[in-house]
Amino acid sequence: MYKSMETIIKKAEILIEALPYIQKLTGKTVVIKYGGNAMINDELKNSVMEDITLLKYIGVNPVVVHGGGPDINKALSNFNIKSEFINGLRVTDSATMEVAQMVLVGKTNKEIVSLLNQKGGKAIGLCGIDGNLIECEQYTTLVDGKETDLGYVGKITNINSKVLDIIAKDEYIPVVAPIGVGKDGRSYNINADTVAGEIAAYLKAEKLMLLTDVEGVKTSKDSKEILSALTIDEVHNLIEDKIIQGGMIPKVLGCIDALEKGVGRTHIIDGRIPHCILLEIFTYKGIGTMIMKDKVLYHNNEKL
Ligand SMILES: Nc1ncnc2c1ncn2[C@@H]1O[C@H](COP(=O)(O)OP(=O)(O)O)[C@@H](O)[C@H]1O
Ligand SMILES: CC(=O)N[C@@H](CCC(=O)OP(=O)(O)O)C(=O)O
Repeated sequence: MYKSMETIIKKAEILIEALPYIQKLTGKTVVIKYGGNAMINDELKNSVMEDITLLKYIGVNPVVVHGGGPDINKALSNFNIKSEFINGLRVTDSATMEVAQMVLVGKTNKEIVSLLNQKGGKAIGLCGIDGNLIECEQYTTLVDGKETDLGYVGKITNINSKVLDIIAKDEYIPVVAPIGVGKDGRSYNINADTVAGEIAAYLKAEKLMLLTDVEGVKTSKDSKEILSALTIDEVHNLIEDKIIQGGMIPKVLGCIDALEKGVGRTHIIDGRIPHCILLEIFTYKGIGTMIMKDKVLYHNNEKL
């Protein structure tokens, strides 16, 4: 009897702590990027899908953007195609593009849609070609001081977000694969963090959450110390000092892009923690790294 009272009180405490956050997010859009490295096993995948479905039930509008890098690597190796990355972005020739689209749109997207539907959600899978959702041109970057393209890697020029907005505000959960479409109708491969940041910006989302396979941004790639709050300037310094590297670069840049275009809060969280989405949103301290425009609110313990 005493034990069950204790459990009830604990649950009530959790609910009371969560209430202001539930109120703040009702009717608002939250963009959740589910990274390939966080899709570790069925149990964790199920817990992510449960969190997303629960958000929908309580009146939040989740929009899911997924990755699938490890699945693409596996498929490429089956075709004897080597994977090569520059600054966290996959060098994408036409054969690689074909495999990436096949995996992201045909496999990963449909798996997530089906899992959400099993949890009671009504998910709709899309990629950037559908309704010209993600328009792009060829991406170029400086390599050894020379402007270089990475093949069919796209730079987003526009998001036709109307379709997402309509779906997300209705009873459905949009699930987006990170493939863009060029003016010539060709497909382009785009990093999923970048897509999530831009979609959050175009939808004027309240929150952007990037789920990955580390606890957050750390003081070095191999350290255990997480930086729980970072400003835009601090992130730029960490990139310059090579503390933020590889796959973490498009994540933090996606967050900065979203913040600069009006998204309220951005978070990089550990997708290996069961119910990481609910833990971040509905607890006072949250988890992972929050990137924000300035630190004032955080120091006032004002997570909202
Ligand atoms: N400062 C840093 N803090 C944490 N992780 C970092 C840092 N710098 C680089 N990384 C790397 O970034 C990786 C996350 O990016 P990535 O592998 O592309 O994940 P995802 O598949 O979830 O998009 C981490 O596993 C880690 O190896
Ligand atoms: C250009 C580029 O790098 N595209 C990524 C798209 C998938 C992705 O971003 O997946 P994760 O989030 O799991 O890393 C790729 O080909 O791997």
